[in-house]
Amino acid sequence: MRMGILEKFQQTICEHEAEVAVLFTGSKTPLYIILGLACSLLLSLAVKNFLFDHYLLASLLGLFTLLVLIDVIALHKGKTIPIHTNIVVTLLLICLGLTIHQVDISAIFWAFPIAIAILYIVPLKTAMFFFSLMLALVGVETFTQVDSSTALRTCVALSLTMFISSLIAQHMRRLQRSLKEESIRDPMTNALNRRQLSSHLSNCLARKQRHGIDSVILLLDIDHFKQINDTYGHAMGDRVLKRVTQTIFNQIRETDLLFRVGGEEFILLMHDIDLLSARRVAEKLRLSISEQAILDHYPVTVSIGISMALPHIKEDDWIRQADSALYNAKDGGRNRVSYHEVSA
Ligand SMILES: Nc1nc2c(ncn2[C@@H]2O[C@H](COP(=O)(O)OP(=O)(O)OP(=O)(O)O)[C@@H](O)[C@H]2O)c(=O)[nH]1
Repeated sequence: MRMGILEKFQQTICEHEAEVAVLFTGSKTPLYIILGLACSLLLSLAVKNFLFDHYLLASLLGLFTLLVLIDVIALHKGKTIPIHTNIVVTLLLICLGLTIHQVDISAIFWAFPIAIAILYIVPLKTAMFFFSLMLALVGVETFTQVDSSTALRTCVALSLTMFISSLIAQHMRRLQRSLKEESIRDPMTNALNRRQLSSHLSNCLARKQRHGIDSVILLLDIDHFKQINDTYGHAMGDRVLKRVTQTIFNQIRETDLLFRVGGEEFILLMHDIDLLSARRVAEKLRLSISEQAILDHYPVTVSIGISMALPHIKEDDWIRQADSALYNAKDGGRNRVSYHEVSA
């Protein structure tokens, strides 16, 4: 018996919401700690500079703290940060330059934690730009204020810190990207997993409402898959699943999205396509799967239900319509395509 596609979909949305909540608290805490420490430190430096009559530097440090606080509050509320990170970092470098130049050359040591913090705040390419500025600043100040041997060692040490931390940051970002890719795809078929479905469907429905752009879903189900498993074993069942999805991937456009929504059930989401073209695609997929003779003595076929996005339809109803079209295709003898009729 097939579990209702709608129940599976609703179950997925609940799982997804729970995961997002955990991620939110998990990922923001270290950021708050770093920014909290930085703000307290810079605020006390602002006060100290004010007391020592360095008014410009004190005001810039105060302004920096204020801008960071504005961004942190926006971040905490889940809004886009109002002050661009490039502005914040530029202000920080101006403060560093002024301190080294006007107050104390030993402030050069702050360049090291600042370099590491920059990698956390801005993209790698932008960080490289800020690093060049920092090195130029530190180079000019050290070579004019201390002996050349100390200046050279300071610049080499700072360059090494920047280089090593950039390598680590690059590696971490690559790892993060591949983990994200793994977390959104089903490892066996490489189709997107069910969690990704809701956001893509709601985007399509919004585009239909705002711009009238059509989207269609094809709900595909492998026929008598239980029997395939029972006759040939689970390993062969898995191979059938891979061959079927590979066949689908070979036929669709890059912009089309394939989701695995159940054991042997898939949703193909196609953008910017009318019903007639969607029916042609569905028919082509059905034929290419059935004509492949994936198993020697058993026909592997799929049934397909089609449903178009309507202007005010809800995600659940859109899927429900594809599901009822799929039910008709199964009921009509399987290995066929059926579409949901839009009532006048
Ligand atoms: N090999 C394999 N089997 C799976 C996987 N996920 C689900 N299944 C099996 O898929 C079968 C689905 O069976 P049913 O829902 O009864 O559907 P069906 O036999 O295809 O029948 P119809 O859909 O009515 O044509 C079940 O036996 C599941 O155990 C998987 O990842 N690999």
